[in-house]
Amino acid sequence: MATVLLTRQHSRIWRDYLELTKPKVVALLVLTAWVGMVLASESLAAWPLLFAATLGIGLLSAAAAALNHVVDQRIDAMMARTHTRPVARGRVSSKNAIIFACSLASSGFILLYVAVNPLTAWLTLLSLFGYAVVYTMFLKRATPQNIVIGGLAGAMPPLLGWTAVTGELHGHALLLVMIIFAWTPPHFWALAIHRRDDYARVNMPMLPVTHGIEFTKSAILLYTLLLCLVCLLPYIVGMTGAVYLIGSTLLNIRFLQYAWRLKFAADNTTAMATFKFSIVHLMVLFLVLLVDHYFKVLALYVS
Ligand code: HEM
Ligand SMILES: CC(C)=CCC/C(C)=C/CC/C(C)=C/COP(=O)(O)OP(=O)(O)O
Repeated sequence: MATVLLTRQHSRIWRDYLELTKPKVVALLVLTAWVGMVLASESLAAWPLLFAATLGIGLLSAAAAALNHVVDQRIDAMMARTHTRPVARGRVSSKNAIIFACSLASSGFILLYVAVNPLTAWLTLLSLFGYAVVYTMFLKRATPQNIVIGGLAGAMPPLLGWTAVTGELHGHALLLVMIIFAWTPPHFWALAIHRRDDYARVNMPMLPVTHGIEFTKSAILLYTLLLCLVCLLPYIVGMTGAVYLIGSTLLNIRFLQYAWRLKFAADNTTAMATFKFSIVHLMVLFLVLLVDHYFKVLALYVS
């Protein structure tokens, strides 16, 4: 009996620490970094390098997420969506969460610095700082443009993946950053519409709270249009081929349909459906970039 209880307690602790890392968000961040790495490679990059870069970027992103739980514990405890989080509920102390985040961050940084390159290590640390400090501690509480500016940190991984492989910055990598940057407002504001009352209760100046739901819906539609335009750039500059053009166009038409319906024909479920689709959109878009890249490599081998 005592052993069963102990095992349950261990698995609860383990799950709490996993939750601190926002695993699904980090998984998608790492996927976008991975695509950056693959697209940057002329030939197949060395597997140990890809592994070290993926792990290092993942560890620093997870550390940033854990720090966000510590900084936001008071408001998390008051919002319906977040009140059961481990630090907000007191199941993990702030001290332990900070020790955990610092261990993840230092191991990730050292791994990137030693096994990848210093540029990637510093840029990834800068992204952590951008999210955990600039966005979470300041912007989030200061302006409804919080997630537009703060979104840059979350948009960085493809660039980090690119520098991991090449050791330098490249315009093509910046195009991938721009895609995620333009995707973030429709992604978050759709959820913020659904959770408007939560944010109002804790006085967070999110767009639906400060400017109203109709204004936010218009902003989502405009940013989705901007996203469609930005998504064309990789094709226009010759970075990607027809597979990407077709795939991204289909995804963008679907995203536009969601944004249009949200503005002009919404019911209670439309905002949340738009938020959920945004995640599928970004994931599939980056998988399409991968497929497009391998098609091009295959075509080169064949010719
Ligand atoms: C400032 C920028 C961003 C903001 C404010 C934001 C906000 C949010 C929020 C509030 C959630 C809901 C979490 C929950 O249900 O507990 C969420 C979920 C999610 N976000 Fe974002 N996000 C941002 C950027 C990103 C980026 C860059 C990515 C990936 C590339 C991403 C991927 C995801 C995923 C995969 C989920 C679903 C998580 C789950 O179901 O557990 N987000 N986001
Ligand atoms: C090193 C690197 C690439 C860092 C980026 C780290 C990272 C986890 C970015 C994702 C952005 C995100 C989940 C924002 C939500 O925060 P929120 O506080 O608005 O949402 P919440 O209320 O769900 O906590």
